Amino acid sequence: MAEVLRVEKLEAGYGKFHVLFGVDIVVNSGEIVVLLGPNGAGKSTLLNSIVGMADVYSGRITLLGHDVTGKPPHEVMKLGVAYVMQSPNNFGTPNIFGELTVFENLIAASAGLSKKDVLKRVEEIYEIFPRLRELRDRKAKFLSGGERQMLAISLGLMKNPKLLMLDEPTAGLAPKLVSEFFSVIKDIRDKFGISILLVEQNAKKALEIGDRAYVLVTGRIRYSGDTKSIDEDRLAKLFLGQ
Ligand SMILES: Nc1ncnc2c1ncn2[C@@H]1O[C@H](COP(=O)(O)OP(=O)(O)OP(=O)(O)O)[C@@H](O)[C@H]1O
Repeated sequence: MAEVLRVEKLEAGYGKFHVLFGVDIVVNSGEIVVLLGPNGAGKSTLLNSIVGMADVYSGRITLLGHDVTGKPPHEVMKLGVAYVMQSPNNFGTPNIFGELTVFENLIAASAGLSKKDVLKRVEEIYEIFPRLRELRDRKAKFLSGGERQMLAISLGLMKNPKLLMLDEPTAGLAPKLVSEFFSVIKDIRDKFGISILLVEQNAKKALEIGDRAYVLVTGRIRYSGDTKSIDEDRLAKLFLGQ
């Protein structure tokens, strides 16, 4: 299985604030890899480090065979990463233009695809998120939190990435929508073959759709293995440092 991402012995943080200690993770082609851990464990920092948005002190990050350690965000994204950042209450999602319609936002995010492929990709996105087809002419500033989150993920897909990193995509969503989102994440992998690195608080559901999992506690990997070998009891113990 080809490797999409390899993080080795990563030490990273923000200035003098050291968050990650010797972190190793791998994402293989076509996998959904789940990253779990208590609040403040460093999950977002790990994603930020991969795309050059946190300070890497040492270690190595390899993306699709390229050494991207410490490279700035635009260079890493260009290689084929889409990063849907955590967004409190789903507002202030970066990259969404409030004055543009859903359709216009999708087109604006499509750098790198030919005109024919852009419309094909928009159609594929509408198949995954039928709600966005209904909302295609609505200005993004009028979307609900869940709808904005659908759009944020879709903007990532317009970049035709090899790796999609999702940071708590279901945070703040209504319970019914949460289940839908998990099945959509699986659809995205199945339809497009995109590898997914998923940070989630909803461990049970994430483990159901994931192939492998890592558990990060106070900046260190405490579990790495397949998602079937870990349950909520074991997870709770790991979170508590046992
Ligand atoms: N830009 C920043 N500058 C300084 N410290 C930061 C910054 N962002 C996060 N931190 C700190 O880094 C630590 C790890 O935060 P991080 O957001 O990576 O954790 P997390 O596991 O994603 O948590 P959560 O599940 O609550 O989102 C926390 O102590 C946090 O306060």
